[in-house]
Amino acid sequence: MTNDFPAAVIFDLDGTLVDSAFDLTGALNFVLRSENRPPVPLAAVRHMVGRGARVLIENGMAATGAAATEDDIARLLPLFLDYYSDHVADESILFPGARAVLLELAEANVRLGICTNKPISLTHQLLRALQIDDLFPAVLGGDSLPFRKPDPRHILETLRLLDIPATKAVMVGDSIHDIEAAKKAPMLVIGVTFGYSETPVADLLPDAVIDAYADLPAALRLLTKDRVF
Ligand SMILES: O=C(O)COP(=O)(O)O
Ligand SMILES: [Mg+2]
Repeated sequence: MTNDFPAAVIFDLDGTLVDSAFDLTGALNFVLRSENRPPVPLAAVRHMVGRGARVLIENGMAATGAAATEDDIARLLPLFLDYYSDHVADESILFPGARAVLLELAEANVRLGICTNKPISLTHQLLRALQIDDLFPAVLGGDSLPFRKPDPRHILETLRLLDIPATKAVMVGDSIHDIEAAKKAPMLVIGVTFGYSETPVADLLPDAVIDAYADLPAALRLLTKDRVF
């Protein structure tokens, strides 16, 4: 079937498809409380998301006192994962319009993948809770491989599972790690402005920027129209 979309679109998860900051904040603050640390506000946690659970805890500890030691991480990471696993979709929702666009792309036979630094078991749990797990034939988490974003191989391996080359695919993400990884792949990348990046996403120089999911189909078409897919 011919269409004017790329053959595959790879999505980041936290801050791109799913607004998960509230539940991540709850889990981080649960862990900080266990260490007698003060809580970190949601606005600050948003900018700590994107490098996986371990880095989130490291950032949360650094923001509330002494930096975490390896022993701290060994103790706190399982605590975080356990708590978050019980609350992974309490308040987490798809960003507005995401479901409709995913269905439109799937309907057009675009192959869809998830490449996230979130641990893979939590990723599957969240995708199931949001009832979008069936839409993604390829899902790789932050602990699926020995490397992760911003390492481009994380995205390239996701594409390999879809059997689509990077030249025929577009990455969609909210953070510097997504954009860096895509550029190194190299492949086209769209930045979303509604995610968790501290730096305005346009300053990270993605190939296109969208403010809402309603704009994604047009952005994909525009980016790919000069390429032979
Ligand atoms: O930091 C995380 O846990 C995951 O972040 P990502 O889905 O934006 O890669
Ligand atoms: Mg993200």
